[in-house]
Amino acid sequence: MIRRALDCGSLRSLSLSPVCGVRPNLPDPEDEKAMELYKLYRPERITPAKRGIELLKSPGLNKGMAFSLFERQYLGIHGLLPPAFMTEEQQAYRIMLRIREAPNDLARYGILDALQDRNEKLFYRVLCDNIKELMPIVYTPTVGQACQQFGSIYKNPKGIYITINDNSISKITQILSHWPHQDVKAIVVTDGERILGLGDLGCYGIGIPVGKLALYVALAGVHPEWCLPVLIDVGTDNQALLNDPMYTGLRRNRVRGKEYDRLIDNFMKAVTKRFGMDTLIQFEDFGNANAYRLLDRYQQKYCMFNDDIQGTASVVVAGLLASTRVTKKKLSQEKFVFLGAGGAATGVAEMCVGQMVTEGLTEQEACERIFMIDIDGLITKKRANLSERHQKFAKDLPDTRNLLEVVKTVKPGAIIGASTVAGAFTEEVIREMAANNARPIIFALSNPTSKAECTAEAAYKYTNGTALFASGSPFANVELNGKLFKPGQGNNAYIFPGVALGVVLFKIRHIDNELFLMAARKVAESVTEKSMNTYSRIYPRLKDIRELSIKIAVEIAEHCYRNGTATLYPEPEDKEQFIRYQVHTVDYEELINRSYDWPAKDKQHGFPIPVMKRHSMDDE
Ligand SMILES: NC(=O)c1ccc[n+]([C@@H]2O[C@H](COP(=O)([O-])OP(=O)(O)OC[C@H]3O[C@@H](n4cnc5c(N)ncnc54)[C@H](O)[C@@H]3O)[C@@H](O)[C@H]2O)c1
Ligand SMILES: O=C(O)C[C@H](O)C(=O)O
Ligand SMILES: [Mg+2]
Repeated sequence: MIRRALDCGSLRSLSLSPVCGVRPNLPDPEDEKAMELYKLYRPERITPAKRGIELLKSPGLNKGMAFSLFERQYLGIHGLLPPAFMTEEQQAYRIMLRIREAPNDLARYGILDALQDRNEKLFYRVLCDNIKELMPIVYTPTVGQACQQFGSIYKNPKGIYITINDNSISKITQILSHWPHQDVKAIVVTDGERILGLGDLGCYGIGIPVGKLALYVALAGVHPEWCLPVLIDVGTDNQALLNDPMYTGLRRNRVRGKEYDRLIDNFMKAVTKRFGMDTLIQFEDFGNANAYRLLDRYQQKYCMFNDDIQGTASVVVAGLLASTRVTKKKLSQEKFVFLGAGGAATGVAEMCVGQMVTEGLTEQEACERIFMIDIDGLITKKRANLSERHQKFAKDLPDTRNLLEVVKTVKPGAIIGASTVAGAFTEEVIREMAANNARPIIFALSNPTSKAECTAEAAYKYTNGTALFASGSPFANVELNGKLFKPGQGNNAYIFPGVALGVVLFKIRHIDNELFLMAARKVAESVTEKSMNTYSRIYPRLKDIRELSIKIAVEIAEHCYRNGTATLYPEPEDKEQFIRYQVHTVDYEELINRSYDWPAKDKQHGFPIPVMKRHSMDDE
């Protein structure tokens, strides 16, 4: 079977998607200026200190059967691998066969997880070349299922665990120093309290930072060794997990209050102490009580952002801005009803206000256009104990918990769900939206798929194909009355990789909200007319995110050099070229720095000098 698979004929017949991962962006050797830049910017190749079996067990270096004869002999692994040679393409093909033959998505997650542990380049090669097919496996929605079942599928550690028992700067610094890579530039951290819409998964939440960082690499070319996933374990209030014999975390209820705050404070300090002031810290899937609070506390002091608030705001505003090209109405001319008023919805609402203000409304006029419903119903002026953030959206309307009633009263142009309530956008609600709007905007953002406020099919069907629909989790294409709809994925994955790329490469010290509005505009302008007019899709294709990330990074870098928060000097003149020379590539690299090691080492060790030949199956 495998032999057949490796045959070029069947390679074609399996119709693997065309390679979309990044290839090394080599300059024209004739172009002296470009070559000079390339040499300056491209990280130096250093022959690894590891040899022998240790090398094969290092996922960042291992190439498996793609090691050439020369490398096998030189690096002490000759004979430790089967004698045949494979190209990276052949290895990728073999993995894709296994993935496609696997019984379900969780099994596919397991195959990719094991590959990442074994051979990082190949993992990213496979992921980048098949991003539409595999992003739903390493990321939302399958990552949610993987987190829920983490106790039984756990194999190898990925990332760092810091618990409430490690609550001092020196203990946390010590733990961080156990991480094998010195040059960490970006951390994604969660305390596991609100994993997607699945609630408190405690220590099982580690899958989320791991998945987000896989997208840093696959969708923006951030180097894997710069990335560190962190799980902060303060216990869990999920009784099922506390009773689960396979639970991998602290078996206690969540610590809250001062002790919790002290732990997060110590963590922030220890990170900057260990890895430097400009280490990017992305907060992810914190519970409602902490998400905004911690953002407010740290935004001005550290290089950090909250993805669920700011990344989500950015991607949703991007979708809304793209929609204006179809509806021919500015944001400031629409009314919006949000179902859910947590971190995600409030972040989006605040950024919508920002955009409407740039379009000429006052802040108050903008807030009047936004209606928010949470678990206790419509946020009205009668509500006691409203937070300052919600106060400005409170309305002088009768209290109600009924979304349909609100939609009938307000007649919004858009309904945006971030409530975790599956099916909350009922047939009646969607039909009402269609009755009031030529092109109703319907965003079902809750993740994973099982929590979406409606399906793509429901949105198109009950609006007779007029909906401008997006969802947090991917939905398959829908065919309705002979027309094909390709629903876009309104997921912060369009934003955080590009923002992170810009921040780490240009050493941006401070991440303000403006960067997210800029990213939103970049995403919106990248949606093609064909995408909108033919398929009603208001987001770019997933395989375009990698290029989009570069555009976002350039845009925010220009801005941050202007306001003095970008600290990489000398400032690269051509920022795009600088990025392209710096990013991680999915091609195996030559591991031996021949200019230094060869032939001097060879003479010293007396290795035979093998004749280098092209890898091919002829080597068998
Ligand atoms: N698509 C994306 O990129 C994206 C980004 C962030 C969050 N999300 C998803 O959005 C959801 C919410 O995330 P969050 O960070 O805002 O969580 P959160 O816990 O901060 O907020 C949840 C909100 O939903 C409200 N809610 C709960 N039950 C409700 C009900 N029956 N009726 C009305 N409102 C109800 C709560 O009162 C709260 O305001 C999650 O499913 C998350 O996965 C998606
Ligand atoms: O993780 C995602 O898919 C998006 C978002 O960050 C979420 O929490 O749902
Ligand atoms: Mg999240």
